Amino acid sequence: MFQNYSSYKKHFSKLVELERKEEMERHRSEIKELSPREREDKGRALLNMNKRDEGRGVGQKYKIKFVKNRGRELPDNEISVGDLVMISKNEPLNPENPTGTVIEQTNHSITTEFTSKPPRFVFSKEVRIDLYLNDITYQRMLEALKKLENPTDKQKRIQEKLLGQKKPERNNKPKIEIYNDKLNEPQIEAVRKSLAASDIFLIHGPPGTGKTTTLVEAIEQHVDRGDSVLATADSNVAVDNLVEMLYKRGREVVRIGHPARVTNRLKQHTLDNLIQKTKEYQMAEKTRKKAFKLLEKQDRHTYPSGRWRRGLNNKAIKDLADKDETSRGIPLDKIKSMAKWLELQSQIDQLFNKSDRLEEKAINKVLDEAEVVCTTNSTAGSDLMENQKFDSLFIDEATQSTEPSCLIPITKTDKVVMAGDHKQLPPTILNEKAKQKGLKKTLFERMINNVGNHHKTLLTIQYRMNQKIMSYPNREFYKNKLKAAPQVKRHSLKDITNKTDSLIEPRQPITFIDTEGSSERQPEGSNSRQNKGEARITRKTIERLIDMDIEPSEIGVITPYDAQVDQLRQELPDIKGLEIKTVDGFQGREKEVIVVSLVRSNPEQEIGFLRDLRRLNVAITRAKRKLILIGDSETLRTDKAYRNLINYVQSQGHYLKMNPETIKTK
Ligand SMILES: Nc1ncnc2c1ncn2[C@@H]1O[C@H](COP(=O)(O)OP(=O)(O)OP(=O)(O)O)[C@@H](O)[C@H]1O
Repeated sequence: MFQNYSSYKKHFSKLVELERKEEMERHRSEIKELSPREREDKGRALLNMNKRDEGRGVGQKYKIKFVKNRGRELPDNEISVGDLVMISKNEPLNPENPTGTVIEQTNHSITTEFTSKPPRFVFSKEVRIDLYLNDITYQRMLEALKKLENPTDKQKRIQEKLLGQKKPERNNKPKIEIYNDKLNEPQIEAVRKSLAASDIFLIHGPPGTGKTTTLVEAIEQHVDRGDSVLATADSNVAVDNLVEMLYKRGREVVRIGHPARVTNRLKQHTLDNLIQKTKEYQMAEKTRKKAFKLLEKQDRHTYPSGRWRRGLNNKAIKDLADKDETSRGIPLDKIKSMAKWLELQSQIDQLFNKSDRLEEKAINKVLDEAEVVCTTNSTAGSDLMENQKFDSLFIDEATQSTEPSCLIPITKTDKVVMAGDHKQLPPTILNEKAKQKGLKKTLFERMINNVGNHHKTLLTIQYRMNQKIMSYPNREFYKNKLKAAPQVKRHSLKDITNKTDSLIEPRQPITFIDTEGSSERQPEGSNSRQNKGEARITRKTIERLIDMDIEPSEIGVITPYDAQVDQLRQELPDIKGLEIKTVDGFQGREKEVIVVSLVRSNPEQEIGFLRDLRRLNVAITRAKRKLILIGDSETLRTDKAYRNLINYVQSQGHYLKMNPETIKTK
């Protein structure tokens, strides 16, 4: 593993830097490829921005506030505080363009800080601001790596476990009363073991086994034994899901994060919303208003610029005004006016300081009263959370977060419970080298083989798939340990439609349509693949499903390749509610029917990144009642896992051949 923390830190810092550079590069190439308007529509550029204000910020850095013409609202965008942006005029790819960090953002303005004075054009009209890098998360990962270098006693304990220097520790399993009476045996076992664990616990939850349900029970039990609890995930969607489940269980939850990134329904739980109800915050607002009034008043007095103060310091100005005297030829009324300006300034400073303190109090009050604080891993590293510490941390979808991302919340605690499934897709890593050197291997995956049985539980009962859909992934990925819950074991399309169809065979949970005479192609300038014949067969299949009265919103079309997503969307343009996505886009979701277009079909029998079987696992475990696979068995059979899959459908399911040239679609 790692010799010491210093080598651990060096290893991961390097990988984070590689990934950071790659993201920057990708932004550059997107700027090259998209028109300015297209990039603005994607939320990664702001066009026609004008300087509104300028000044100096912390450390005398240059600060510029930009707004749209006539103060129009900024369009929706992905740019946020902490990100690196590039400012340009007509030449967005000029290497000389200055970059700055966003330090403030409102609906109407964006304020950026530059370490050196930016070129003149930045101060002119109609400049363009491009997101250059979502930098803040990388910075927080690097900070977390640094923090653990000088750990507190508590952090030291978890650090040793991360390095594999010491085995995880535990107490006896407590006797507890489980709140959610639906929980099954392995879920209850996971909750009890998680309570006994002192530092690390892993909940391994294959598809549909109730990872989040179990994690929520574990959170509730930790809260009720008096722990302060932080719950995180990498994505906002996953955090929102936790917030919703905890709220439904009657828990006091605070969701920290930019309200724009939180689902509308859950905005009431955001910190921004909750602090507004506190007395302290209302007083802070009043105090701020007073300060703004004084700022207006101050405008009517003379600012003590060099021209008027003529070398006098603030105290000298005030002393002269008190004595009704002047000096250095400054008119007396100017002396008095400057003194007034200075007096107001000190009152204004005091008021702003007071409102800041009050706001901080309001925040601490809300956080202290919360039973569970929920944020993304990245936001756990925000300034707001700087001084917050928690007895235990729960990370959902932990196999979707890189190790440095998990470290951000880990620095705030000495116990972490993670839920995930390393047999499904890992986080997306952009940089090939970072991927190969280990950024793709999650902390969960690294730990699961190194901790003993007391520190992990496999959830074995799944509530999604008909057992025939479950059977293949069960054998291939989960050592046959999964069982289908009785309520789903035999469910099929037959239960939701009275119609029959020879292509769909509603009684059969799994179908393989073997394509004949369709082949893949690689679109020009792309690494992706598409297969027109499979798209036609998919269309035919969907038409038949709809004829059987299956709601399009209950059908998902999945394919591993982006280019095939485009092809399928062209083929099936106007079916409302039908979702067509890549495998990666469907992780964590489910539908009654899933149609998978496997795409690869070539004389070389090359299957490319289909070989990552975690992708296959995710694709085939999204279906509840019916899984329809479309592929070229000749190409796919070269790989053992696909060969087993096809053999399985041939012997246990519904297998047929189809030539896309000969089929008719509507
Ligand atoms: N013990 C149980 N009894 C009945 N239903 C359950 C049980 N546990 C979980 N479920 C149901 O199973 C479904 C999946 O649960 P949950 O979202 O917690 O799973 P997950 O493992 O996080 O899902 P995914 O595999 O999609 O990530 C939900 O509809 C949930 O209500």
